[in-house]
Amino acid sequence: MGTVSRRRIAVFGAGAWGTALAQAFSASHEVVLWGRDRGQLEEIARIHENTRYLRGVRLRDTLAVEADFARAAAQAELHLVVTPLAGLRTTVRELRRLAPGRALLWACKGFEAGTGKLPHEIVAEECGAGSASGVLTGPSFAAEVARGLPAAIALAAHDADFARHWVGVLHQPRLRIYANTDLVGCEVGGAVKNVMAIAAGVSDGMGFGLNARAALITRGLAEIARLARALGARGETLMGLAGMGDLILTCTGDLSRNRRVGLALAEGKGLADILRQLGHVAEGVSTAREVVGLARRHGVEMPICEAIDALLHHGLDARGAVERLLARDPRAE
Ligand SMILES: NC(=O)C1=CN([C@@H]2O[C@H](COP(=O)(O)OP(=O)(O)OC[C@H]3O[C@@H](n4cnc5c(N)ncnc54)[C@H](O)[C@@H]3O)[C@@H](O)[C@H]2O)C=CC1
Ligand SMILES: O=C(CO)COP(=O)(O)O
Repeated sequence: MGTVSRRRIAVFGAGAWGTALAQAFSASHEVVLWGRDRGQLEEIARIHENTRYLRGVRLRDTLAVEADFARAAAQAELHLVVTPLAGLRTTVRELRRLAPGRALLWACKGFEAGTGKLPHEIVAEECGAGSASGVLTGPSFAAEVARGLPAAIALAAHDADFARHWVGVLHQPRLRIYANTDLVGCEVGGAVKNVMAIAAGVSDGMGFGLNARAALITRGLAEIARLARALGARGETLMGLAGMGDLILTCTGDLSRNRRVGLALAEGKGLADILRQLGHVAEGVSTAREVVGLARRHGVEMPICEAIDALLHHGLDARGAVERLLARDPRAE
């Protein structure tokens, strides 16, 4: 791949992942980071660190911050939305109103609370079905990417030319980006692995051991693939970065916030306290509810997600959730 010209990129959302991606892309592009907390942006400009969401990472001097949303939007040819999923709809709506016609990527993972919609469906509703847009997703802990450790992720878009073009612009040796056209598969993989990571945290927290965790990951992948196929995904996508890759990372890595939610649930802590102490979004918590609803509507069996939804939202305790899974009848693999 030859040298690419510097592009103007605006990143919306200054949490852990938005800050990490802004840091990574500012190595070769002009990046401006917008966040809703003006004080936090001032701190980044002053000491080049996001102490609230990405403590200990020295950010590049050339990484600019902008508190004015409209100005950040107007300056850039690529908009990259990295708010929690709950902020995606209003953010892209405002982007389209203030600075239409720019390329759009998002990195949020999950199903919209209340509607069960995937991110690309939200974007299609707000920006039109044929908009120049796609998702960045895959196994990538913010703390590692921000430090320049190697990672590989997918950029998926319906339009193969769009995906190839932005892969060419954004790919770098330490953040390898693979083009994909299966938006549904990539987004379902990224969403449901967060629920599985909560399950893995519960299993590990209860001391069930490595065999149990391997079983959970494997059967979890089968669940994810079933739902993804029912929603129109290609099966092989779930064997790639956005499926198996992200599932393994989040179920086994203690940097995962979703996994940490599971570990704390296994200790008997209450969900509200866990989320308060976490201080970051754990998308699996709201995703679990939406996955269960979608699975029922599409007639897909998802026992692990059902058990985690019951644990998170319907008063079942961790032991009860595990017993429910272990008591299932035998079946063919
Ligand atoms: N942290 C990670 O390693 C990765 C996170 N992601 C995904 O990226 C998304 C964002 O995650 P993080 O940055 O880690 O979350 P975070 O909890 O670290 O930060 C969230 C940020 O978004 C802001 N925010 C919340 N609601 C907002 C809204 N409506 N509009 C604008 N800003 C809003 C918060 O003030 C905060 O700055 C999530 O969907 C997550 O699943 C994806 C890959 C890796
Ligand atoms: O999506 C992630 C890594 O790919 C981050 O996972 P958590 O949100 O569980 O920390």
